[in-house]
Amino acid sequence: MSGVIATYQVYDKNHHLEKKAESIALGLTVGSWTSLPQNDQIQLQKHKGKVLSIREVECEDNIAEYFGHRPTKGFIEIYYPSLNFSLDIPAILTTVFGKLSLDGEIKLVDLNFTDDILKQFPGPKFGISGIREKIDVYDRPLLMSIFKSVIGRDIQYISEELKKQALGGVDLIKDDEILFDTVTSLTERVTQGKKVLQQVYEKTGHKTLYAVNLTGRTYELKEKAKQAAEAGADVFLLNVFSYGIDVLQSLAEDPSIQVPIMAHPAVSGAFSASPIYGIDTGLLLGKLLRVAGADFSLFPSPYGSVALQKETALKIAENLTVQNGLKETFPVPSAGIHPGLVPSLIQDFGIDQVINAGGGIHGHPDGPIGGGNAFREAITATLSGIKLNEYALPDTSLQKALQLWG
Ligand SMILES: CSCCC(=O)C(=O)COP(=O)(O)O
Ligand SMILES: [Mg+2]
Repeated sequence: MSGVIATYQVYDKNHHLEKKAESIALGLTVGSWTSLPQNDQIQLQKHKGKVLSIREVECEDNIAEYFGHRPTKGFIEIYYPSLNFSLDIPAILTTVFGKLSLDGEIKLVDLNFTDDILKQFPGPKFGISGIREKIDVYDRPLLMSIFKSVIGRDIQYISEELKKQALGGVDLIKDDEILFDTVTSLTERVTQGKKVLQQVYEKTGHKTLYAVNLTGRTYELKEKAKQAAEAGADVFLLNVFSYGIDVLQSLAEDPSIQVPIMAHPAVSGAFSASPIYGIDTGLLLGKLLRVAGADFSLFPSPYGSVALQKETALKIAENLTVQNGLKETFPVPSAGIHPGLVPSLIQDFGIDQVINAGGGIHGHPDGPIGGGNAFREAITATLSGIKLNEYALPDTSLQKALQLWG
């Protein structure tokens, strides 16, 4: 078999999952082929989708209440032969969930590629191991700080903010996803950022990478990325779902852009948040981003301000890191993260993650330097098996953070 296997969750008001499954397998491939002449039927047979399994499960009470009736709920697996599509994500998504995504109560919950198809995709260029080599840190989660409140600020201000964050001991600093090339340009931020981070490195010996937001019109992105790469960009932040996953892939597989890519989940909720419609979050922010070449994937953590269910966040992380022949993508559980959450983050996501905070760094009583220090202390304490409130000495950055956020 060569192709993709799509798993769908359906709520069928007609209570006939077999019929539903067969109509999908036919409808998304050869259409109504049985009324065609024998020769045409034989030709089309090899293109027909195949129903692999149907599993009926109990429909939830709240969903039945929402619909005003109790539909049959089930999971359907369908195999689509690779003969039907070119080897790119737009063709695959259109095949497995094109017009079907508009057709009633159906959600694409998983997509599995046969090995020959998976091999055609680039996966991350650097992956977790490549990023760790760049930073030279192997035995703890990485720490990232997010620029906050720099919209409308000039390069001088941004440089000062960058310096403060780096002095707090973070490994990465990223632009916020809402920072565009209005007052400052991408290349300006890269060039100035490099100077500042080099100064901090000479002073402290601590290496920090800067993830700049790669933005603008789709067809300008490659040229902008190449220029920024020549200027020495460390990492690109990309709002993948504002553009399309294939844009990520075309940047990731370009050999002239040797820069890791950090995928931001902005806009992805529009595709994935519904329990009934759209594309599963673990598939979208986990499997597909990795296949297309993201080195980092940001997603809402289970505990912060924009929370995902724990099971969903763990599924994303699993899809980003499970052995599948591609390099691993760094999970970055985010949003509302503060030092007091570090023990839960490490317990749930292990050391191969990036702990990422904006407000939890900048809102520290001692500013971003104190914020970074507090996180670093929390990481050290947790990895040493010591409870944060036992580790935090009076008047330290960690103690001040715990007093503020718990
Ligand atoms: C929803 S995941 C992306 C997190 C993000 O972009 C962000 O700015 C989080 O900021 P916070 O102040 O909540 O750490
Ligand atoms: Mg943000």
